[in-house]
Formats: sequence, C-alpha cells, structure tokens
Amino acid sequence: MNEKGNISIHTENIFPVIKKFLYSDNEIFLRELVSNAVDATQKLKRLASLGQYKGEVGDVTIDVAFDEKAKTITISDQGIGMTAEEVKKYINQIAFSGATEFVEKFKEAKDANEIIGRFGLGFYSAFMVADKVEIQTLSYQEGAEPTRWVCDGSTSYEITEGNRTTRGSDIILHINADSEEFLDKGKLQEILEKYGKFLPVPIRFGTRTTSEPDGEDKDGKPQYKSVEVDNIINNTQPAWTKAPSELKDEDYLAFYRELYPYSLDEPLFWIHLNVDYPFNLTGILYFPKLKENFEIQKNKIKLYSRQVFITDEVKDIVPEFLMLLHGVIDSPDIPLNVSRSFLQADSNVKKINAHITKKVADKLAELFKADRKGFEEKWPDIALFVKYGMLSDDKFADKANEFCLVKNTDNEIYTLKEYAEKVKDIQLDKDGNVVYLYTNNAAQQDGYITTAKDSGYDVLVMDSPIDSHFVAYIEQKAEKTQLKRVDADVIDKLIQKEDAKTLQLTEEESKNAVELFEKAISRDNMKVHVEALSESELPVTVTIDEFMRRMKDMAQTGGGMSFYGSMPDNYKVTVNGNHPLIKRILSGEDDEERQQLAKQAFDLALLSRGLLTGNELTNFVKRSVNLIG
Ligand SMILES: Nc1ncnc2c1ncn2[C@@H]1O[C@H](COP(=O)(O)OP(=O)(O)OP(=O)(O)O)[C@@H](O)[C@H]1O
Repeated sequence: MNEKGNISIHTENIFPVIKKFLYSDNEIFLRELVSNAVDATQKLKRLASLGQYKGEVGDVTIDVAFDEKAKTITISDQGIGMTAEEVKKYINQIAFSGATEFVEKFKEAKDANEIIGRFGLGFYSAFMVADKVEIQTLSYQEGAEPTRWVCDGSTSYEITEGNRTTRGSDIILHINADSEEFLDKGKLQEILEKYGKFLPVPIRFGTRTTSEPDGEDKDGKPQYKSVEVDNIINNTQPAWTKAPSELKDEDYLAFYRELYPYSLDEPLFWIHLNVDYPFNLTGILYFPKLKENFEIQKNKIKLYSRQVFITDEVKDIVPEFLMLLHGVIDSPDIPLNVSRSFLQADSNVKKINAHITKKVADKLAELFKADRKGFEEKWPDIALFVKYGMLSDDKFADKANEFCLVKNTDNEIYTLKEYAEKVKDIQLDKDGNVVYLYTNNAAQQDGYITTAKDSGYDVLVMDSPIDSHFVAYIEQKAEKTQLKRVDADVIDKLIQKEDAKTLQLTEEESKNAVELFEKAISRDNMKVHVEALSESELPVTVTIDEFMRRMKDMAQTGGGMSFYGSMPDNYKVTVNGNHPLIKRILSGEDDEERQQLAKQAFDLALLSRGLLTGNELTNFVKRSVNLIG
C-alpha cells in the first residue's frame, strides 16, 4: 500500500483562511482531537456490547503526550481505529468537507466572530497548530492492516503502511513555529482541564507526583513517600450524568466545588435537569447567593455536549434571567456549529429555554410550599433573580406570583396575593383603586412613612435596584392597583379618600400664597400649588411626582429611558391652605417678614426630605436663631 493523492475540495486556499480567523481560538484543536478519540472509544465499547467486537476491550485510557524536542503532540486512543479505506473516506472526504463548509459559512457571515469558536472544525482543526499531521491507525476489524496517513497542510496526502500494532489511532501533530506555546505541560494541562474535565473516557496526560503513606518511622509517626501516578484529567462520571435518586446533597455540593473550586459560598439549592423528549438535555443548575454586584456572577453556566465542554457563553440557550444561575447543561441537541442568529431561531433552543424556565419555577414553588419559613430566609438571596424572571418572562411570572414575596417597613413578609388582601379595604381610594405605598429608603423617608402609618396605612419596602421596574410590573398585573412612593405626594393626595376639602383661603389669598412662596423659594424646578389639606398635615410639603421619578429610576437601572434620565428633578411644593400657619404668614407685617416665614416653612419641608444641605442649611439655622430671638 502506497498511495499519494489529492484531496478534492471545492474551495481553494482553505488553510490560510482558517488559520487566520481561528487563530484566537486555536486551542480547540485539542478539544476536537480528544473528542474524536473519545468517540472512537465509545464506538468500540458499543460494538463490544453488541457482540460485534469479540476481542478484549481492555484499558481504553486515552493518552495525550508531547515531545518538546521533536515538536510533536500525540493523541492516542484504543478505539475502533480505521482501515485505509476508512481513512480515505472519513479523513479525506468527511473531515475536509467539514472544512469546506466552514469556509462557505464563513463567507456568508456578516461578522467573523459569529463563527469563530462556534464551528466544530473536527479533525481539520489540527492544521491550525500543525504544519504536518500524521495518523497511525489500526482498525479493530479482524485482519486489518496498520495504516499511516500524512498531510502537510496542502491539498495532497499520502497513505502508506503504518506501524501501529494494537487497535486504535495515534494522531501526531508536528507543531508549527507559531504554535510552539502548546508544547508546554502547563498549557496543555490547562486546555485539557477546560474542555475535558468531564469526558466519559479517562484521559491521561503523563504522570504526576503525589505522596503515599509509607509505614511509620522509629518514633511511630506515619511516613510518606513520593510516588508517580497517572495524571488523569477527568471525572468520567460527573454528577449530572447520574440519576437524581443516586445522589445525596453532599454529592451535589461536592460537584459544585468541582465546578467552581474558587467559589467561597455554597449554593442555596439546585435543580437536576433530566429530559429525553422532545430533546435531550441533562444538567444541574445551582442557585447561588446573589451579591449586590450580580453582573460578575453571570456567565457561570457551562455548556457541554456529550460531556465535552463547549462554552460558558450560554446567552442564547438559557433565558437571560437564568444566567444568574450556576451549573452545567449538557445537550447533544443544541446546534453549536452554526451562527448565533440561527441559534436564536432554532426551535430546539426555544424549547430548551421554555423547559428550563418551567423547571426552575416548579422547583421554587415546591420549596415555598414545603417550607415557607426556610424559603423566606432564602428570599433575600433569590428575590432579585425571581423579580428579574417575572419581568422578563410571562410564563415564569404566572408561576412566580405564588411565591414572590414582599416585605413591609415592620419586616412582615407577604405573598403578593396576601398583601393585596391586607390593604384592599384600608387603602382603597375614592375612585376604587387600591394604593400600595412603598419606600425605597426607609431612613430617608422616615417622616413620610410615619405620616402614612399614623393614617393607618402600610408601607412596603422596595429598595433593590430592580424594584423600580418591579413596582411598575405589580401595577400592570394587579387590577385597579396603583403603587406610590410614600414621599410622592402628601398622604391625603396619595390615597384620596373623599373629594377635596374646602379651601379656607380666598382665591385672592391663594394667588398671593403662590406668588409669595415662588418668590421666597426662587427655584425653577419647584412648582408651588396651594391645596386644601387637613390641618394636621404640614404647612408645606415637597414631593416629586411619582411618574417622573419612576421614569428616572428606571433610566438609571438601564430601562432604556435615557430621555428621562437626563431630565432635572422637578419638585412639587404643596402649600397647605388650611394650615393656620399659612394664614399667619400671609398676614405678616411687611413683605420682608412674609418672605422670611415662607422661606422658613419651605426649608422645614426640605429638611424633612433630606434636601436641605450646604449653604442653605447654614442660612436656615441662622434664620431660625433670629426668629427664636
Ligand atoms: N481517533 C479516531 N479514531 C477513529 N476514527 C476517527 C478518529 N478521528 C476521526 N475519525 C473519523 O474521522 C471522521 C471525521 O472526523 P471529524 O472530527 O472531522 O468530524 P466528526 O467527528 O464526524 O464531526 P465533528 O465536526 O463534530 O468533530 C470521524 O467521523 C471519524 O469517523
């Protein structure tokens, strides 16, 4: 056997294209070649179990080795091997057609990044790092002859008799000058761990030194000795491949540590995914304790395909809000070798999305039902995640309605339904709307909260960044319900019980009051109104309109309303026309005194809102001293 030939490919100059554009991701050659070795091994095992291979299966450990001097990396398996005919068919035709397809796809793609790293180039990726690739292989079939194939990266190849004496294949890469970084133990170890940590067939990469008990010394203390052992890269049976019934909590926690050796926190709970219809999907998703800065906790889910690590960019496969979870998803049905736009439209991906969402919602509902107390304790850690989910996914929201919790200023916890029930009568306004009052900063809004509670109302705490969006969400979903921040207006206006009280000022007096206060305040962003409030209300109150403020809050947390974000704050100054003090101010002796008193009443309003600072605070104190004196 001695054959030279040309590989028939339609696209010329494939190599330069691939080398150039895949350069940034060229480490995947090892993933591809090791997965091929795993596949060849699995095929052999299957044939053996079907009785079609009668020989000994024996030890099937795959070896990865490198030789710094010879500049080679070798991947050796004891799988099915290939006959010369198979090499021609599978390597010359199939492997190379994959590469041709890659180049075709690459031409169509608008953005090179769309394809880089997503296209499984298979065997062909070897040429990203090697200028010559050699195969030594012996098929498992009886009477098969060893075969050697060699190709120098041009379109011509050579097949001769090989030297392999046992079943399986060696893939020998003659590393090119640009890729010598791969001829390094640390580097190879790192890549093997990244992609192969959970492969189903043992992968050996040389040996490693470990210590072993070695009897006792003369004082009876245990002794240890250094021994060289096989350096096995992978755990061939990671937790997600086992049945949930086989696993205890410790096993799930141990697997979490295996996935994230540097994580300090333990997960709160987990979900074991196990689907075989209408698509194949297994995995374990963990709920982490969410930190304030949850962005850094994103992108922790690792995607595997038949135990081969693919990526930790699961953006299109996992719903956005679930990206906060950690763990592993393994699915052979997720198409990895296509562009992102295709992935988004892929119906399998959509189904997977929906399924994971449902599973997560069901798990939370189950936890809530089984142990409400425990769930309430975990709530601060998962609230953000649940709210995020409700905002972004209707189906999830339907289920989450049952277990989404809210807390009031007295630290009492309610479900949304329970809360609606609690306030539905007391906080009903004259138009038949139920008004929920909330605070986003209980310390700063204490004065308003006290007024609300003195009026017999309840105040919710909505103080996380997502709450500005969640407030709008509750309003949208709950019928005839409005949410108002407790400082958005005077309490009688927030929950208007009856038609306006009669104003005890004449029209003329009202006009004078507006003029007086506007002059005393002299700020463009403060609009003065005279209202008929009860005498027990403050003479002057400063509030910021609920709508405007909400839009600004949302703009701040990335709601895309940048128009509102750039608007200045506009305040409403409410002068309580029924407060005796206003009448007194209006009847002040001269304009000077009236101005002073109006300014004083206004500053008090600012003070209670935490808005009086700097120079104005100093002036206020001085004026107060004068007035007392
Ligand atoms: N180590 C090996 N032992 C036996 N056959 C192999 C080996 N490596 C490759 N092959 C054969 O060559 C074919 C082409 O390999 P290649 O990696 O290009 O594509 P693939 O594995 O079919 O698909 P993918 O693009 O997902 O890797 C394989 O399908 C297999 O039949």
